[in-house]
Amino acid sequence: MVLSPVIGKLLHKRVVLASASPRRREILSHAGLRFEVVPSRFKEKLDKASFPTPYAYAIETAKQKALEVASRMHQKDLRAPDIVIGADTIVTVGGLILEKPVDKQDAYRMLSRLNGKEHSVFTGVAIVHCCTKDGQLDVEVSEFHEETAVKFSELSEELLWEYIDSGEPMDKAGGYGIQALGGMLVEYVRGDFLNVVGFPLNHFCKKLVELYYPPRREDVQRVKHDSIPPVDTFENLSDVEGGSSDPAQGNDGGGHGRTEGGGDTGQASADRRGPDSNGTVETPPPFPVGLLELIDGFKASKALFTACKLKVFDVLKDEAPLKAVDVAGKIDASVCGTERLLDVCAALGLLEKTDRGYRNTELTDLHLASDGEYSLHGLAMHNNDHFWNLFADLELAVREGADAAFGRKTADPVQSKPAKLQFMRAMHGLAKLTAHQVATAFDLSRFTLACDLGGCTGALARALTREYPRLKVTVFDLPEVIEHVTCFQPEGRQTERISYVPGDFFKDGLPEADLYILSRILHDWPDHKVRELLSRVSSSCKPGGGILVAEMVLEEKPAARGSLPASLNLLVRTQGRERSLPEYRRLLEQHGFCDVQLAHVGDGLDVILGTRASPA
Ligand SMILES: C[S@@+](CC[C@H](N)C(=O)[O-])C[C@H]1O[C@@H](n2cnc3c(N)ncnc32)[C@H](O)[C@@H]1O
Repeated sequence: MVLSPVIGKLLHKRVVLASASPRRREILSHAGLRFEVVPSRFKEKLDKASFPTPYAYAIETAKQKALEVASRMHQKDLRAPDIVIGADTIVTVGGLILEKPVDKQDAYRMLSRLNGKEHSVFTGVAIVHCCTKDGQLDVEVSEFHEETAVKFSELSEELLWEYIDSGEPMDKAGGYGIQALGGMLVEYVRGDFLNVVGFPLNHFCKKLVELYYPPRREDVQRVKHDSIPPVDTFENLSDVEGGSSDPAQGNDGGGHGRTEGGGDTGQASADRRGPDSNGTVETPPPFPVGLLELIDGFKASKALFTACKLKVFDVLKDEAPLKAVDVAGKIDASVCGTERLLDVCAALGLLEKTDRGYRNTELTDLHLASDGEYSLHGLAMHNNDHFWNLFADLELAVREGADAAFGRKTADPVQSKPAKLQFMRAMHGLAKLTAHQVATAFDLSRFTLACDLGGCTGALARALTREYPRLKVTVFDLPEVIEHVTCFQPEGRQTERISYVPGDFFKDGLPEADLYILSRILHDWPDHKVRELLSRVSSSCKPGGGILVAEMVLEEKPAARGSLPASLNLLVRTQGRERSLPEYRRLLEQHGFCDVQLAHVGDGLDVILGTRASPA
């Protein structure tokens, strides 16, 4: 999602960040910018004394970093990126420039200088626009700086050393990182906080507005005349004249032109018109970045799925960067196809690309390699192999409704053994991420024997036994699922307090328990099946016993974005649906449960606890 339209202006360009700083990368990617990372090799050894101000030094360093990357990329590919962004952050105190400490003593010297005082953090930023003419690199540089004042509290020697020993100061300008432990040293910040983190995002966006949306000549004249300050915020782009303002290309072309007039004259977009006898030229509406992202969204998902399927993220896990040709060899694919896929993954922020090759990001290592503890590889594969095809029939499912779509389905592909394992992997990945939250949403310490109905791989059961030392848990699931649970136990270990019982919760007797759990079960079923299941649970549960339901509960306000795809999942795949709290409350109360409480545990999951009432 791109909130600032001016960031959207860069979406169709090849943008490179000439910095290895994970913090800059994070700030820019959170802003919706798509870019590659190519750390600069420029040696930061400019003579500080030769600059009139500290920020002039930071700007020049940023510029040299970006230029080095632009010219290296141009030499290598004979094609430079469209834009290279360079940045340099320095800390100044009492006229002295502090960069990154070289060792612990240096960090101590820096932090002692900052102790109890206010200092300035400057970031110089250079935006290098590149174009290649007759094989020659041509650049235009825009630059700016941002200053933020930061005050440290009076800190004891002990605290300073404790902080230094944490290792955090070593790669940070001034020897501290405000976004992590270093935040505890800071009494106040005056100015842009992100500038202290490493990148002045707000000023960057304003600069882009200046570059991509310069005011119209007539507006400038009128502003001068009326003495009204020019618009300088990037939030209000629809008030700014667009047109052929792209410095790199001169004209946006391809119908991607920008916003219409109006500005502070208060004219609305309704004033847009086509060419008429007065020669008024049609101005296109604002470029709908978010909409285009949605239109193209399936391609991004498919690229991720394909990279998972080809085990790209496994090949790159914990490895030094690999070139496309090496990855292609390892995944047995064409070099040109692999290179394109890797570039797309880099643009989606799933890989880092440097001149040494491609490597996983931390998030990719954690979630997209297939063997990680919190891997979502199985979920991606289940979406690729199962939901992808089902969603191809979405139109039909919408036309016919869930019942017809469900009845028309041929053999459930989830029944084959590999597909069953894949389904379990998908469930396991998700359940591991939410199990602790579900287990702790309410205090369950009064229960001694829980039964997790449809408990699948036992991920929630493990979180429950970890949390409640007295609790035993029976995982109850279909025989073909229980058959494979050992594949999901850490090092094949059985936890003594967890037992696995095969069975069908619609046909077989339910295991004895004082707490019945239904996590992501009820939404799979239509109302009459939910009633049938709840009445079986209700008959097995003694008065005072509990029922714990984990589901995405629909709210009265418009549905949260995350619940929408889930609701369509249910339409194409099952006869089930998501339900609201009043619906769950009614269902539970009708089946003899009282004192129904809800806890939002975040990430689109809610937990409901009810208590079995004594029969009247
Ligand atoms: C959507 S998964 C939820 C898994 C797990 N509870 C969770 O929260 O991740 C549904 C589970 O219910 C199981 N299941 C479906 N029908 C069942 C039935 N009739 N009897 C027992 N288990 C069933 C499936 O095998 C699957 O493990």
